Amino acid sequence: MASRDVEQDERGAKRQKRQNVIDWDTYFMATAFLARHRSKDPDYQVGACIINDDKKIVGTGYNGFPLGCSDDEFSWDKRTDESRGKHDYVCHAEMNAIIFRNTTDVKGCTMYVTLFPCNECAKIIIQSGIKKVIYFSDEKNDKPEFKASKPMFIAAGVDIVQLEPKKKIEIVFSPESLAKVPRIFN
Ligand SMILES: O=c1ccn([C@H]2C[C@H](O)[C@@H](COP(=O)(O)O)O2)c(=O)[nH]1
Ligand SMILES: [Zn+2]
Repeated sequence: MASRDVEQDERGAKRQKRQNVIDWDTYFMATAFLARHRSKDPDYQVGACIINDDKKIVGTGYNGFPLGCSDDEFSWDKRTDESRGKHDYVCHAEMNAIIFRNTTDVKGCTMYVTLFPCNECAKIIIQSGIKKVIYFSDEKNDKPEFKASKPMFIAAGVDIVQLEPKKKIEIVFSPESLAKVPRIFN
């Protein structure tokens, strides 16, 4: 065992530190996955997380209606032949993460997003100066509004990488765990 794997507790006893911590990519993608739990879209939820060069989170977002546009007034109806339904109103996760950033700008940052961005988001990502997009799924890539994203990202020099998940992430957070937060043993 390497000496750097051993830490001392307050009493001086040597304890082996946890080895199996999640890597940064998993951590930030999991943050994007958590953000999507805030979405009220009944059909599809997207989450995004932006980080800077220091690996600090500078913005998160999920798909939802604009500020002041209540879900009680505006409908989450799907697109029909007559109407674009929710698509007239919904702000995409990527846009919300960029607009609600907690820094002056997101130049040079990386965005983690649960779904490969649509063409409208691709445009906003490019204009914001984000330099890398790490996405989880590209399950909607056969839809027309997703086809232009890749060529635009390539032309603009934005790296696009699909995350290769290393392990299943489950977060235990329940009323039962109030009394004792479950320890992570692996
Ligand atoms: O880049 C994207 C693309 C889509 N979204 C949001 C917009 C909608 O709320 C859902 C997709 O709904 P469907 O009924 O599956 O079309 O996802 C996004 O946030 N970012
Ligand atoms: Zn979009």
